[in-house]
Amino acid sequence: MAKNLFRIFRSFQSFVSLPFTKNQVAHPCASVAFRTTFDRTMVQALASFFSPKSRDFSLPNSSWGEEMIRLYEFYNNQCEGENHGGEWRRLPSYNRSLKYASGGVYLSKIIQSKARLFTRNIREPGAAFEYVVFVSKDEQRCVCVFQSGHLLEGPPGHVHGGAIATMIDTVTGSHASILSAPVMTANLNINYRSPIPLGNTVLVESCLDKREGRKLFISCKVTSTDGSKLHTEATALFLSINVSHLLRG
Ligand SMILES: CCCCCCCC(=O)SCCNC(=O)CCNC(=O)[C@H](O)C(C)(C)COP(=O)(O)OP(=O)(O)OC[C@H]1O[C@@H](n2cnc3c(N)ncnc32)[C@H](O)[C@@H]1OP(=O)(O)O
Repeated sequence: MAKNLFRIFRSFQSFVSLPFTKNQVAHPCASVAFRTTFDRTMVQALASFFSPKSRDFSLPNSSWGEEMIRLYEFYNNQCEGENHGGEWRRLPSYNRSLKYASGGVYLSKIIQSKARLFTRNIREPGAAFEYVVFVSKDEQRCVCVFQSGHLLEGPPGHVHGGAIATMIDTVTGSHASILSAPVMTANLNINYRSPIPLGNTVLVESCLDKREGRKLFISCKVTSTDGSKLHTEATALFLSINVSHLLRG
């Protein structure tokens, strides 16, 4: 049992921004040593609420357009299989980051809140953020195929800048979490170069620029799927944190 729990905790590869109160626990971590009794207790408690049922939102659904499906298949075909090593690995995505962290286990009961991962909280497929993230084998790059839904409108017919920022934070944050979870965004700089038509599928690509101790510098660009149009450029700084940072309230 202890071995299994440790394996689960080691597999924590995701982190997300969620409001935090005394009754809420967000943000798992990857190779976090169990520094405190509280950390150990949390892992044991979380593990006790396993459920086999969970939905991975990064799999195709009926709302995905042709371009979204084409690119999903393009990268998915280059993912690791049982018989071959691939260049990419698809990241599963659940409606709480802890689900992803624990490999899809539903943990909301213990968290005792209705909090949901911001990008996965709309029930209607295709209405908001439809996306799938792939990470390269050497973990230096991530690519996200993102289809924007009608609820993300900012300027008429185009995607809201905050929604674009959310996707950039999500992709770079997922990337940073793979490299060094748990992390938090310390800084995010965004340059909007050309508007994204609502409903379009675009690519959000991140690249690790450098690591300096606890700091991860990641750059990101959003382009049209053929790469001909640059929509957005960003740089982000993530800091790895001790999980206790999230438990202070
Ligand atoms: C699955 C989907 C994934 C989605 C991921 C989403 C991620 C998020 O959105 S996280 C939510 C938004 N972010 C936050 O709320 C973070 C709030 N800020 C904090 O909690 C803290 O300021 C935190 C953790 C970033 C840094 O605090 P702390 O760990 O105490 O670091 P601190 O000691 O102040 O600084 C460490 C180093 O980082 C540097 N640093 C800290 N903040 C910044 C900053 N904003 N800009 C530049 N440098 C910074 C410091 O200068 C210091 O540098 P050095 O070591 O060279 O002197």
